[in-house]
Amino acid sequence: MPLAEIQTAPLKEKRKRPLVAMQSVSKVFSSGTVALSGMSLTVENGEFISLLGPSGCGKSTALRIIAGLGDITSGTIDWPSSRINAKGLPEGDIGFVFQEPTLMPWKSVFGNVYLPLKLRGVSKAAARDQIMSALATVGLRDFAEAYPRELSGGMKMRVSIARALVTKPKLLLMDEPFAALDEISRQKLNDDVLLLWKMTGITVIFVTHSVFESAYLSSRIIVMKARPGRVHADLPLVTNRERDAHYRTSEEYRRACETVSYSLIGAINAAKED
Ligand SMILES: Nc1ncnc2c1ncn2[C@@H]1O[C@H](COP(=O)(O)OP(=O)(O)OP(=O)(O)O)[C@@H](O)[C@H]1O
Repeated sequence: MPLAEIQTAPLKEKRKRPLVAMQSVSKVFSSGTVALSGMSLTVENGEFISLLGPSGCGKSTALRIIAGLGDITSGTIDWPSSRINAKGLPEGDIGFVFQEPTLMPWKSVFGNVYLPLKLRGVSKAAARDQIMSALATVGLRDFAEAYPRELSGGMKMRVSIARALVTKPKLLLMDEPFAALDEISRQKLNDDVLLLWKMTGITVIFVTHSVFESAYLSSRIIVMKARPGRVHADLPLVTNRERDAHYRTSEEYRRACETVSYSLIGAINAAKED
């Protein structure tokens, strides 16, 4: 059954103006590599979107472009529901979580999470409540004074997420954040990110290679095709069921994984035929 047929919640009714709209975006690197061509994607406020696709299809490039970390060669990116700052980005900030936690080893957890506020000139004293609140959101309130070397891989990634959240962004971009973690830590962090999404109403765009991860987390999955990168399929996945351990073993989840998996195979085959 297509994912569209198992939609149940009227999520779209809540949404008015999109958060971000990419129209026919292309990105050609100076090396000549065409990373994206004619990529269009509209993201509504409050969505949890996964970008899924084979290696090299332009997922990270698309994410970095949305974050304002790279120019586009052609096309447009608009933020219809936001005021735009001098950098052409929406006010209210964007949080970015990379595949590696990228923590400063010489700084405590508190010091690492403080960094984005420090860069904005906020004093440590004034930032304290915001930092502790971000740490509480990822379950690390009691580890503020610890150093990265004392933390597990999953905990380091939580610090990285807290650092991305400390400025209270309306958009959280995550680039394969859990790919390097063991399966148990990954599942736990999946649940934590889902809880965070529900609690805060933040919009999330999540890059992953994993069909299973995308089908578990997302309200919509964008399957991308390579050479050049663009949208191959747009799969809404809305369910009234709690995404939890029971969901992972449910028939609904199995069907979702199957549909996404077929779509991914289609994207890979389509790229071969181009
Ligand atoms: N800075 C760069 N300069 C030149 N080419 C680049 C650069 N960054 C990425 N590319 C190329 O652009 C294409 C898309 O890369 P990108 O990293 O966005 O893909 P991806 O889908 O995120 O891949 P992966 O899943 O392996 O991380 C690839 O061919 C890559 O080699």
